[in-house]
Amino acid sequence: MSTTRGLEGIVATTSSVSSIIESVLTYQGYDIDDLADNASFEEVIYLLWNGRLPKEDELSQFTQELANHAEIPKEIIDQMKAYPIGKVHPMAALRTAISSLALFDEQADVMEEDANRLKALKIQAQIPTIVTAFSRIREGQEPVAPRTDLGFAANFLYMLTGNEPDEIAVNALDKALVLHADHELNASTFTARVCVATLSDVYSGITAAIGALKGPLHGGANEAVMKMLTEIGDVNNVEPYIRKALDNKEKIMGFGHRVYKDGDPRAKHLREMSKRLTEITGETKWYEMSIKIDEMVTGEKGLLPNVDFYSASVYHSLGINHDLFTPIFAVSRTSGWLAHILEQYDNNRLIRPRAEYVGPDKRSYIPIEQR
Ligand SMILES: CC(=O)SCCNC(=O)CCNC(=O)[C@H](O)C(C)(C)COP(=O)(O)OP(=O)(O)OC[C@H]1O[C@@H](n2cnc3c(N)ncnc32)[C@H](O)[C@@H]1OP(=O)(O)O
Ligand SMILES: O=C([O-])CC(=O)C(=O)O
Repeated sequence: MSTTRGLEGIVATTSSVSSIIESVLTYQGYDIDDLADNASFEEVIYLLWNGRLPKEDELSQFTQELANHAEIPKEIIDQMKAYPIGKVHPMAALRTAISSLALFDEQADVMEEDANRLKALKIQAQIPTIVTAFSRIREGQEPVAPRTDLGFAANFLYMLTGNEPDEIAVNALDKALVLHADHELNASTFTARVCVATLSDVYSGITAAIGALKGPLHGGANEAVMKMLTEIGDVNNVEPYIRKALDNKEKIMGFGHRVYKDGDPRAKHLREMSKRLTEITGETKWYEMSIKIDEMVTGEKGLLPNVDFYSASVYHSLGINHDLFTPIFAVSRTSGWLAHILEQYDNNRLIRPRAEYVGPDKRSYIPIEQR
């Protein structure tokens, strides 16, 4: 038996949801550059779940259905109020709340396609409500109920702040959601597929995926990037900070990628957004620091920024708390996880690889008094 550490380069399934071929990312055949410039997040969800772009009436119906399903059971809000506020990371809260949602869905274990599609719609609709409700609860505020007359990104920002957001913020968040929606067989999507390939339910798949996304080598990197930017604090501190980190062989968060070696096609969109948004807020230092870090890490290590690097200064510029960055990633990636879960059910086989044994040779049990 031979092993490949971290399954690098192993093709573990077929999928028509998204592809990365020669560093070009497509969702169902549409280039991410094209979608980032033209599509709304609702359109992208529809595309990922149906394999084609919606017509006008289909999109408005789908957008309305999402808005109509956005309320979460009161019991989930009450549960979140009982979480140990101050000690709980919002990703942990989200993981628990999504798992709890299953308890209030009588169809949770019904494995028919229509029931699974309805669960997908409900989970996608409710995940922003959970993230924003928890954010408010921990700040001692009441959650803001979703509105049925706002689009997905606008509703998120409205529920977060209680105020109707401006168009610039809505468009920026919408674009970030489009850019994060799916990414072939990344760690959290693989986790979701492994989970549901046992014929476990959709909620279990999403709960497992949230757990995988939380780690700093994956979705958790966007918060870690902001921590680094905050520690650096000023563009003049970039050089000594990064030099020390590189000399100590520390990982610079937001750089490197398992698949892209010539750069992540999503990063340029986020870099541009970071530039524009920091100009609007007047806090250009976040962009300037990011650019300087990028130049140093790329120049010295040949490592390029991934999706998490510039998204940090984008979300910060939108006034979002730093520990909500990864939950926002989850809000978007749920669309991709759900597409992969539905695809897995459609042509399922248990996912069960092998391990090469490297433990002790065969030995005999020694009674406890003789050890
Ligand atoms: C949405 C996403 O998940 S995008 C990725 C988000 N994660 C991050 O930004 C965290 C920082 N980056 C990393 O840890 C890695 O680049 C990963 C996990 C993304 C990809 O990892 P892998 O393909 O497994 O590369 P691996 O971790 O084996 O690194 C290979 C070499 O490059 C180095 N390296 C990789 N990334 C970085 C980095 N960000 N900073 C410094 N060195 C790095 C490693 O130290 C290693 O060096 P070595 O061979 O001298 O030991
Ligand atoms: O594909 C990966 O390994 C990580 C990534 O960029 C993503 O999930 O968006």
